[in-house]
Amino acid sequence: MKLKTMTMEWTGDELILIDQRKIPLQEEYMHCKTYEEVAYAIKEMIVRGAPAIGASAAFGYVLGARQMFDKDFDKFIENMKKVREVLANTRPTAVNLFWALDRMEKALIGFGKPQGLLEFLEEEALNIAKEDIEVNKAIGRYGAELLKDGDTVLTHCNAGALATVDYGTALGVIRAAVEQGKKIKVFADETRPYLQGARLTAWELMKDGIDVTLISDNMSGWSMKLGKINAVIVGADRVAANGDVANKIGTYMVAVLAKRHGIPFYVAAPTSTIDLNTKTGKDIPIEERKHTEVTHCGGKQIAPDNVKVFNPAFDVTDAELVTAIITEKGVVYPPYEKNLKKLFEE
Ligand SMILES: CSC[C@@H](O)[C@@H](O)C(=O)COP(=O)(O)O
Repeated sequence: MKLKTMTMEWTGDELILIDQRKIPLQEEYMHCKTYEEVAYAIKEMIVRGAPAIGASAAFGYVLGARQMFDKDFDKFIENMKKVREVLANTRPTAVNLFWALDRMEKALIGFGKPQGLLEFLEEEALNIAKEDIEVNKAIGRYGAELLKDGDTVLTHCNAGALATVDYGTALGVIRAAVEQGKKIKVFADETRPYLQGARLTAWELMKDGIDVTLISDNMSGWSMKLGKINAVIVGADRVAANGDVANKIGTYMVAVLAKRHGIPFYVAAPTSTIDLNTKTGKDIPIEERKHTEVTHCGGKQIAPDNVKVFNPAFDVTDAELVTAIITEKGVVYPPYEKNLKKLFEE
């Protein structure tokens, strides 16, 4: 049972991840043979992006099950708690990580016996990965309806094939519109400090022959004022029950600017990113990352030694700034509290 995309490959024995820290200058791969290695890859952002993190964790869970297998089912369940904990303690904001681990744990417990369980868990991880691709294509189909021929879309961070198993969420919408024959241009902001926009989005779109222009983060407002942007589409790491959206740091700033210029601000996200157990954005844990991400750029120090640093990896965009949330089940408009709930009831 195998799967191979640009972002990840499951060979049946190992998870191979393209090292996203090295793109676009090098294409290197990490071969993960243990759950600890998968946890390391997530923490160090060798793999990143909410759905890609979730699918990787599911394969990590399979590797962990093989490492920790015990014929005594109760003992095995106990061993797997450790595996879950290590994988869960990697990145706190993207809810897809916990969603995927919950789904794997449910599969494990529901199976009820050790015979055949390892194969069943592998199948479940593959289902998670394959479904992600289908889900992104559905998001793309719904989202493409919101774009007109000739539109220029601003995107932030990388919510593309690299952030998912394949195709992407925000970039999936752009891909689908282009596949429909619409001429769509993309402005990608660089997304300091980790530069997902400059390094990953620009690389990925150029590979696909999609027209992309790179701007630095502080150019988005001016680009809007000049009338160069028709819509903003971003991904999400967690959408709270009230429609508040956690996404890459800087998303909030772009949303405020879009509002100021009357430009629609869309969030493209699978239902696995919507967390009805998190009431509002205030309840979303925001990861803080190491200071060197801010004091250094491309490995070079750009700030004085010992300067104080604040480095939140995500921010929360208030629901009132979000024009619509594009999911695989359709486009959701405000009031989000009611309409997101409805999405899960259908
Ligand atoms: C489809 S990916 C959506 C989000 O995960 C993406 O926009 C993002 O914020 C990624 O953050 P990262 O820190 O690179 O994992």
